[in-house]
Amino acid sequence: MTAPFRHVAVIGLGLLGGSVLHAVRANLPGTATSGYDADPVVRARARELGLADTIADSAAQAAQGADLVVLCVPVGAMEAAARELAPGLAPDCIVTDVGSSKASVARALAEALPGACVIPSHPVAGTEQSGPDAGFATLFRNRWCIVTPPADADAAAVARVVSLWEAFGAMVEMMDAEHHDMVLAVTSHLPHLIAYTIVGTASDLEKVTESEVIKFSAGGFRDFTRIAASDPTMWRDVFLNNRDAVLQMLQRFTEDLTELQKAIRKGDGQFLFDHFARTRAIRRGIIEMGQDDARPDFGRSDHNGAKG
Ligand SMILES: NC(=O)C1=CN([C@@H]2O[C@H](COP(=O)(O)OP(=O)(O)OC[C@H]3O[C@@H](n4cnc5c(N)ncnc54)[C@H](O)[C@@H]3O)[C@@H](O)[C@H]2O)C=CC1
Ligand SMILES: O=C(O)C(=O)Cc1ccc(O)cc1
Repeated sequence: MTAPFRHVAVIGLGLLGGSVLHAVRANLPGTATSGYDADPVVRARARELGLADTIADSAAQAAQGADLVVLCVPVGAMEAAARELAPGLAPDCIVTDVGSSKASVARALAEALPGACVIPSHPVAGTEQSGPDAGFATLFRNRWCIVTPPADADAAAVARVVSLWEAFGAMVEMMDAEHHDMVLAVTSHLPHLIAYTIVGTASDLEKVTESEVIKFSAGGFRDFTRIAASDPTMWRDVFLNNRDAVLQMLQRFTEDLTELQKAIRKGDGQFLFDHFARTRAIRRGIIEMGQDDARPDFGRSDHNGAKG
């Protein structure tokens, strides 16, 4: 396979930016890389780790000579990062991003980079870790990557972005940004919000029950604490940027929770049983589709143990 790009520049050198750079090295030998992060401590660490061929001291410098720029910053920082790199952007360079929400990012990038070829992406792959040490080459393997091209996108540019993610081992699906935001609100954003809530609630209760919450924390609670350890800046930005879809899904969730609450109060065992049987079937369906990332070998045979 011929490499889809000659030179990939990555802005934001945390979990996602580091993983993109590792994946380029592992899967696209001969492709040049450059990187930039707004945090000088992260830049210094990226140099120590040798994350890219060059770690630049400005976004514009990192973008110079690149035919692909991948923005890997929190969604609330996409616009500022794009404005900073703009002076270094070659006219034929394609810009993509990895942001967890898409409609507001697409608008921000179109505004910051008028006339540029912007093809947004969202690799649905990550961990609760962050920072330049957290990335690994196999993060995207056997994972979905959702590409959300604007309606008038250049087909050849879309195909090149798709082949980048496929070279990293991802499975690509295309949809519009609004649909993406609705789907991810329920499959990813709401679960994170619930984890943040339950861990906060349990911690408040701990003040009453002393150390019992930790002592008796069974599997379920432990799983929530992993998710609730995710990066606060990143998730603050996701909720502020996908506000409408999250609020819509949260409304629906609250209604369904109230139904379960009512069934418990009324002693309606049949309602509870039927509901739990339905959700068990959903989980089993996920496993049959081969998307069970609880399996220890799932798509990450050689990573550095970032995900617990
Ligand atoms: N963490 C995860 O599991 C996943 C995250 N994403 C998305 O990937 C993006 C990055 O997330 P992570 O890599 O996890 O975060 P991270 O916190 O590990 O890395 C983000 C980096 O961006 C840098 N940064 C912030 N503003 C900047 C700016 N204006 N210019 C240059 N650098 C800047 C920060 O200093 C930081 O080093 C976010 O948009 C997030 O929604 C997507 C899929 C999974
Ligand atoms: O660690 C987990 O369980 C995740 O859910 C990772 C993740 C976080 C954000 C995304 O946009 C995609 C994947």
